[in-house]
Amino acid sequence: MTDPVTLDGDAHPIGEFDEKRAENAIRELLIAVGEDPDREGLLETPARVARAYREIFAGLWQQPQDVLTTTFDLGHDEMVLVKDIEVMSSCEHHLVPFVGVAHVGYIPSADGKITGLSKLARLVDVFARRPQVQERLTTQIADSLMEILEPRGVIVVVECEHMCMTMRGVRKPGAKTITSAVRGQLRSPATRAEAMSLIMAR
Ligand SMILES: Nc1nc2c(ncn2[C@@H]2O[C@H](COP(=O)(O)OP(=O)(O)OP(=O)(O)O)[C@@H](O)[C@H]2O)c(=O)[nH]1
Ligand SMILES: [Zn+2]
Repeated sequence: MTDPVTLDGDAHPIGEFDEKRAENAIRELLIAVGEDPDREGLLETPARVARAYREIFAGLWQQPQDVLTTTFDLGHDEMVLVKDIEVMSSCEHHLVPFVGVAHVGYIPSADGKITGLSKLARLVDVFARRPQVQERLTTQIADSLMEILEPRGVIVVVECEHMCMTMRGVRKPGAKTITSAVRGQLRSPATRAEAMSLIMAR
């Protein structure tokens, strides 16, 4: 199985998305929970859910370099930070959503290699649309930015609510998990503090 963290080629961890197989599995799941998959309201559900999973896990078929393409030289060598990027991901333990926001910042390379702002949000989606844990989502965003843009530093902060802690199990709605990954010059206390104050400012 290819580690989805690596940037060296194949992002497909197991194989192609198999819509028919997903459909059969959903039908089986409906039977397992005591439902009748042949009742009218559920007839189209397995196919619908399979299509939904194709979309929700589309990041498995994408590579970060597919979206972080536009690099241009603006001669800007100070921090660039995009805040409050919506995150919709799926907990790999329970396959239910975790949702919230990501804040992604970087200090461009000395030669001013930067990317379009929307590309940072696209990068978040590539990794969010996979079965995930929040820690890995955070480090994958940071490490792929470091590798592709070769910036002098990166900071990624992710704040999410996990439905596996809300709708089942411990049932603690409102609890937020905050993870961060800091690389390069953003590790220095002053720069990191500046980034964190921008992130925390509402
Ligand atoms: N570190 C981390 N843990 C997560 C994430 N998403 C879910 N979890 C946790 O994964 C753990 C799985 O624990 P298990 O004991 O194997 O499963 P469980 O019996 O369903 O656990 P409960 O949720 O406590 O009922 C739970 O504590 C979840 O809260 C994540 O993104 N990061
Ligand atoms: Zn979970």
